[in-house]
Amino acid sequence: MAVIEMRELRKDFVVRVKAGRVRREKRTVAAVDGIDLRIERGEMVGYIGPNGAGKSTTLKMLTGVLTPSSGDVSVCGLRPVPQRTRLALRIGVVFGQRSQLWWDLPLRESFRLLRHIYRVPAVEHADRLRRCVALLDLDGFLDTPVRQLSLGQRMRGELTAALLHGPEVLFLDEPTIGLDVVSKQAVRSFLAELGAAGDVTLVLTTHDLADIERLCRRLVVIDHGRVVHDGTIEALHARYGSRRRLVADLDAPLPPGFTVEGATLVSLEADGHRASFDLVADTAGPVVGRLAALSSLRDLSLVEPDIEDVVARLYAS
Ligand SMILES: Nc1ncnc2c1ncn2[C@@H]1O[C@H](COP(=O)(O)OP(=O)(O)OP(=O)(O)O)[C@@H](O)[C@H]1O
Repeated sequence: MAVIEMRELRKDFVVRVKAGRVRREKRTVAAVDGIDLRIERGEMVGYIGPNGAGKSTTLKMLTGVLTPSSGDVSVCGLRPVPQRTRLALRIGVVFGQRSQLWWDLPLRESFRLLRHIYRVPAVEHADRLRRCVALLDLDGFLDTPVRQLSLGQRMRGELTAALLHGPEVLFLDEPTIGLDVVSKQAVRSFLAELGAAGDVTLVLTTHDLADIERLCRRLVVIDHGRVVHDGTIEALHARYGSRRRLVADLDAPLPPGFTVEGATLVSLEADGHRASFDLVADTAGPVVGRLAALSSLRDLSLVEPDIEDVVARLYAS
């Protein structure tokens, strides 16, 4: 059985909107508009979409915070809202904007309290904590009150807090938002390691697509509450015809009207000395060969297609 299953899942919100100078009328917003998804044990899934697409609303229904308007949802074989307490023992949640740590207590004390709340055996707890401390480099601030931690330090603390009871599924809402480069790297490496071990299922929402590229084999894109793509990043590139780009710096300018099989010239700069091609073929070999025969090559670079561009096109379509 899938660890996470959504069938025709919907969430409508009734909002009041201005309709004239004083009059307000009710309108229904379909925040999640019929989502069908199955996520298997050990998958790492990026759940992305533009602002207001319905990502947080989905996560809230998966974690038992919001009741669906209709449809079915199950996580670890449980129904999130009616079985919320049992579910809490099986999942970990990190929502960037909300903390599960005690503001005035040192990080270490928050972890100790969580052990009691979740009734984790002392040895298990100590083992997991030791691993998190090592991988997330927590040593320097375990005794610092949470209110004094930097955002990056706190996020590393939040991740630890979410994992100490050994959850099967980890839900992360914008885990790297606002973090500096070093903390981002630490969080990503940690999650990658967690994913590689294969026993935790991870669902991640983010606006930082580097998170997804680094961590997720599967990418689910939603827009207006519906799934618009479900597959690998490669499948997304293939669907949108993304091309690798070859940039060549040449000793002599490229002759006018130059064409080559397997590539399309897209720009010519530096008085014809720098040529950029979109690679249509799988390999750059023949194109490079032609260029080398034409003029001596000073430099060459291959630029992989940018996922930001592809996703922007997907959102716009
Ligand atoms: N409590 C609420 N009451 C009314 N409307 C809501 C509520 N929560 C969300 N919405 C609306 O539902 C839609 C989906 O919102 P949601 O927060 O799930 O999007 P999101 O994809 O997480 O966006 P973001 O990337 O901006 O966080 C939006 O139109 C939002 O305004």
